[in-house]
Amino acid sequence: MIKINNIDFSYSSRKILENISFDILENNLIAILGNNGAGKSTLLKCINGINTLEKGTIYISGQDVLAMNRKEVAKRIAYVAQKNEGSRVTVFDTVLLGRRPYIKWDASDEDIKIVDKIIGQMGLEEFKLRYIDEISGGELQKVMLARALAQQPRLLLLDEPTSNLDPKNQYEVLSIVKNISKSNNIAVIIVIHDLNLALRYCDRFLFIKNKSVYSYGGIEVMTNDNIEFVYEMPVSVQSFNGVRMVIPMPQTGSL
Ligand SMILES: Nc1ncnc2c1ncn2[C@@H]1O[C@H](COP(=O)(O)OP(=O)(O)OP(=O)(O)O)[C@@H](O)[C@H]1O
Repeated sequence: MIKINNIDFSYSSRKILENISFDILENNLIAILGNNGAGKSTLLKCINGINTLEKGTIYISGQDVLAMNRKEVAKRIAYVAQKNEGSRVTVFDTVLLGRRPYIKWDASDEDIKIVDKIIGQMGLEEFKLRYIDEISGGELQKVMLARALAQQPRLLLLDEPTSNLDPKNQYEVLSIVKNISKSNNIAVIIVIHDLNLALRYCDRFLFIKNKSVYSYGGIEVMTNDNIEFVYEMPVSVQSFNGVRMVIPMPQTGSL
């Protein structure tokens, strides 16, 4: 179990998050939902220690993350940022960087095996020896996800992981993440704007509004009322062949 308790965070004196608490089961995917500027990315940065909390605690399997050093945190939490930049490093070496928390002197055969397996799972073999400043935005997004998976974390934090991907890759990448999460007991927190992708792949949904958790739960919280309140836009939540979908209903004249 991962327990986030009473997180408060401010940039300078501007409060961004207030009393954020939620629990996550080891093999669950959680969607973080909220409008632009709600504090979703800030929350991920608080959980992985980039942002220093004003108050609050984070426990993974009963262990206090805030009391750990960076290496210990990196064995438990991996993070893929919203924006990634390419550099003069190959795809293989970038993914291998995910093994850094485990490597003492040099990468072991086991590290290489893990990296090769993830590169295969993500369909990146043909790019393996390319420099990451010479691949597309979507390919780079997959490489960064592969690096995070190579870290073999207990908790994976993904900030809009599908924003640069075409529709087929969006489904493929989230399927891979879900399979790896279920088979390796990895909790995943995903900041995502596509409510239908969230509905398809996530187990639970956390809405942030006015700095706090507005609602958190399973599919039962994905209601017209909650979505309309949080995003300030009319929607229609409907079921097609048993699959729940959110259809935006912008008011006539507003487009
Ligand atoms: N480094 C920073 N310094 C000061 N303010 C910041 C910083 N980063 C973000 N903010 C502000 O904090 C608030 C929350 O930003 P955050 O990036 O967490 O929102 P978000 O919910 O992820 O938004 P989006 O959906 O647009 O990505 C915003 O008002 C933003 O302008």
